[in-house]
Amino acid sequence: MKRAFIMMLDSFGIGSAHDAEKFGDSGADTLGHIAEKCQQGEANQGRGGPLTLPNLTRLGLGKAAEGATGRFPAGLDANAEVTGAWAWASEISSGKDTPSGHWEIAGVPVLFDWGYFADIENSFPQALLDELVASANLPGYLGNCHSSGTVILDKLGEEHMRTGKPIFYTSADSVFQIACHEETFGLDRLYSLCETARQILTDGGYNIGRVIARPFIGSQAGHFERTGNRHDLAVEPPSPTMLKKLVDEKGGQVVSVGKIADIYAQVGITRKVKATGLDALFDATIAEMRQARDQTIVFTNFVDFDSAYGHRRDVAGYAAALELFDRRLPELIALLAPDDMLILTADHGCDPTWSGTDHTREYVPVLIYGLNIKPGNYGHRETFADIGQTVAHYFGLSPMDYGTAIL
Ligand SMILES: O=P(O)(O)O[C@H]1O[C@H](CO)[C@@H](O)[C@H]1O
Ligand SMILES: [Mn+2]
Ligand SMILES: [Mn+2]
Repeated sequence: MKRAFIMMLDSFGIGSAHDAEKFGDSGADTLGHIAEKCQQGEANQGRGGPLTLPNLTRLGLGKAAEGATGRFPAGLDANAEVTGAWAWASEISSGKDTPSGHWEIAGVPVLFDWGYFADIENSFPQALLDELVASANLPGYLGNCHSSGTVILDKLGEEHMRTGKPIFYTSADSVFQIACHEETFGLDRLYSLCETARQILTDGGYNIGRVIARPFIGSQAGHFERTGNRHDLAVEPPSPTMLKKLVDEKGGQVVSVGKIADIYAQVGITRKVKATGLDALFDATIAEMRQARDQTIVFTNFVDFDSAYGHRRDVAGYAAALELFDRRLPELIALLAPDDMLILTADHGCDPTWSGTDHTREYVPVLIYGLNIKPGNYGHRETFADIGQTVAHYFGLSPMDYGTAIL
């Protein structure tokens, strides 16, 4: 029986990549800096002491980070016996965004440049705004700038509720984001506005990776909360991913847990399960693993690392989330049949000690575990696509155009 379980720890980078300079990220290190802050007693809110990740360390996380940076992360046990295969990978995609990272991992790097809204203020072209206002019959819009998604709610949430004007914002990513109140504006109306925006951006050749619906609740500044009803409208990957090949070539199953299906624009996904929060994502993953048959991939995106802690520059929150993940990891390992493959990786970094609120260009960990997989150091991988090639090889699929199989 062949099954692969892929756990995407969204934004869990392990050290600044060789090309980080180009992104202004030279020196960024999501894991390393979290570990340092914990060691120095500067991440004690809701948790305490050195970073404690015994199960990830046994899978080779510390060794992978050491390979990437030359330093073993503070607090992790450098002498622990490692039972997994470990490696660290560079990204060849031109961007450090979520779709690029995910697609590259599935064997399809993004070698073209996305379109970006580079201006910090008045970010969106007037023609685009006018077309959207007219098509969706809006009373106007707010925002039209770069912002953190939580900061902009404090700034404009009340005005949005009063006027019914949606909040448009972007970031260093190739995104058009729309924040609207779930109750006063309405969730379905927000989704349909996003569909309209997606259509206009695609037809207009703007080359924008994602339109993201950012629904929120609450009644006043300081108390707004984004909900789990976020929805990403991505464009389709430019060629077949290993997910799609498993479905097309083997009649296999690909189960998306969390936002995976959205990131691949539903292509190569046979079933999707939504869940909000790390524990719920874990529970859903376990339920899917229990019922997974032969020729199945269960692929989970743990978005909270990125959206709740990385972008929020919340070191203690990120550390606590990692520790929660680590505590629950044995539940996944216990479900593995002899030929199964468990892969833990990330799509980019988001160092919570870094300036700004954007992603950071980093190496990602590649931790592969299975009862029949030889533990050890599989070294530096030149592209995340080595994961896609490894999975393609494992299932006996036609080879991917990029990447070298690790096992
Ligand atoms: O600040 P929030 O809304 O979480 O935004 C983050 O999430 C978006 C998608 O990854 C990017 O724009 C990023 O900056
Ligand atoms: Mn991401
Ligand atoms: Mn992000």
